[in-house]
Amino acid sequence: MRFIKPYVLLFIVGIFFLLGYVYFSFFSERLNRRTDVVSVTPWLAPIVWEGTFDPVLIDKIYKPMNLTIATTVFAVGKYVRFLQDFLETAEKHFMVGFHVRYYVFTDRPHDVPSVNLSQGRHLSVIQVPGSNRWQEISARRMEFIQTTIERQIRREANYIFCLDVDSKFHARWGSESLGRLVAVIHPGYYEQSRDRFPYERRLASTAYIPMDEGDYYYGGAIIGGFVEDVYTLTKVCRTRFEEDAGNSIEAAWQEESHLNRYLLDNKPSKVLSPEYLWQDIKAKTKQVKVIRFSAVIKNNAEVRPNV
Ligand SMILES: CC(=O)N[C@H]1[C@@H](OP(=O)(O)OP(=O)(O)OC[C@H]2O[C@@H](n3ccc(=O)[nH]c3=O)[C@H](O)[C@@H]2O)O[C@H](CO)[C@H](O)[C@@H]1O
Ligand SMILES: [Mn+2]
Repeated sequence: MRFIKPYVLLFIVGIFFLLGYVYFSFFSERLNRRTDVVSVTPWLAPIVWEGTFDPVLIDKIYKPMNLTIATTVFAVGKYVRFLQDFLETAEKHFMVGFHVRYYVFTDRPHDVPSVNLSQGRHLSVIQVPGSNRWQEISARRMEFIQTTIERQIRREANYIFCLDVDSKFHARWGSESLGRLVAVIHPGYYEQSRDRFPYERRLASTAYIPMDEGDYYYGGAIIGGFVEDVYTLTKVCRTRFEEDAGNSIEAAWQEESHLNRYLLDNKPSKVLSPEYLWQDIKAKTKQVKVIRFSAVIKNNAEVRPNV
């Protein structure tokens, strides 16, 4: 028998390399590996980025559970103008295929737009007082969410998401975001070191965080999780906000500061990447492959009751 000619051998080896390459690139796609971002916290909670989960597989796990997701959104004063886009885009992208119950909190019930909701999705309007301070409107969300969970949400839903209204959905936000206690990394701080985080730094506030503590800077625009876990969170944050008010102190970023303090002591079981809370004003970065939910550009002086 003759030896194989070197060029034939080279050809065969080449073919093997090529097959190996195709095989690995296929499987790394299947495994949804991301090496450019950290996708787990130091306490082993997932950080949800595009490419770290299989949406079809996750839906197969959650859909048979017949879950209802409560979604609270506050539209007080001129912020009612954001409701239409918020709701219309939520119908396209938010928890599609799940039962969703929107709870719209407003002082202008007559200005709530009527938006066509898909089957299995409901909307109820809850009247709340207006205020001449946006800080109060934003912070009192904790109180109204707490009391509404007590009054009805705990009987009507399994999970809850509490969202800012001045925003739109742009891509899938689905069951991959479900967890016991869910928070989002604020898009302005995911690349910053913690000494830059705008936590409350005054000892006199119950939201105080020392310079050498803190995991992430979480955005106040999204709080999520099991209804009972979010209930405890809102109750604690509300109580501390009111305790501070009694001492004539308001945390740097109102309820967002209290949220950050709470989450330092009660670690979220799932963390959403800034894909879930972007800002239209910010250019997309390399790590953010999909923008799912983003704050619209608004003229604060025009929409808020005070500056
Ligand atoms: C992206 C993000 O993390 N945003 C947070 C940030 O500023 P933002 O600039 O996002 O605050 P904002 O003006 O959107 O107010 C927060 C929310 O309160 C409601 N609202 C506010 C004013 C008003 O007149 N009417 C009304 O309905 C509305 O649902 C709004 O989305 O800091 C706030 C606290 O200081 C909140 O923690 C926000 O969630
Ligand atoms: Mn906002």
